[in-house]
Amino acid sequence: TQSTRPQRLLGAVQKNATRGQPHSVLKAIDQFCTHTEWAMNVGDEKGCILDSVVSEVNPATVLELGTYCGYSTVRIASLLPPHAKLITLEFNPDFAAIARQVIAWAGLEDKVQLVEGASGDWIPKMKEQFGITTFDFVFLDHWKDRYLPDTKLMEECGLLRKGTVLLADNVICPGTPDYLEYIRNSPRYKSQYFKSHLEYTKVEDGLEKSVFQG
Ligand SMILES: Cc1ncnc2c1ncn2[C@@H]1O[C@H](/C=C/CNC(=O)c2cc(-c3ccc(F)cc3)cc(O)c2O)C[C@H]1O
Ligand SMILES: [Mg+2]
Repeated sequence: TQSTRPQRLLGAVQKNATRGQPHSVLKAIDQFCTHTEWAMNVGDEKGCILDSVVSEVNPATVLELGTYCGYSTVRIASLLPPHAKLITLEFNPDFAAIARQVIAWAGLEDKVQLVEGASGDWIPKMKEQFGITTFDFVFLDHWKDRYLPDTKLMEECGLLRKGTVLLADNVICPGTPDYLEYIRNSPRYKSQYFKSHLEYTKVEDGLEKSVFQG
């Protein structure tokens, strides 16, 4: 039977990366996606911007929307302080199964809680299920038409506090026009666009960093 792209990506990690070394996992995925098969990971160019924002925030609580194969999960978790928690939501069970193995190969399973399910269902349950009061940092990288509704849902559920940083992937390609329009015009956010390129290509893309004003 045919393997899937995430299965082939996991194979490249298991073949080329060293267990317990997150950096080698990221390198193996980026090489696979550059030389063998494109995949929708945030990639190394936008990944460096992600790294700098995560390091600046130094978050104790992180929410990631859209795990996929776990590339950005590994990237973020590898920068977190010892007792920080990263909750990542993924509703495709096949992707979740691959991501768990990628995260484990990197040795970061203690920092990461991968929750299988839809963001719209789980965001309202964050407080009761995981004892979260607010998130310090949110990485949006799931279906692009879910960025806006989920941001509004996080506001309504009181999961954002003064200073919470939202970082959104793909605001140019594939694009998230309704999210950008809202976040850039809302007095409740201070936004900044980081110009970059679509992973593994020369196509323009970028990240939008938005700080919740409370
Ligand atoms: C609502 C919800 N809840 C939980 N998980 C959710 C969810 N919506 C999607 N997910 C999960 O996140 C992942 C989805 C991510 C969506 N990302 C994309 O569609 C995406 C697409 C491209 C892209 C750009 C140019 C091209 F020509 C082709 C593709 C690039 C990217 O960086 C992307 O993130 C996997 C999915 O199961
Ligand atoms: Mg993306």
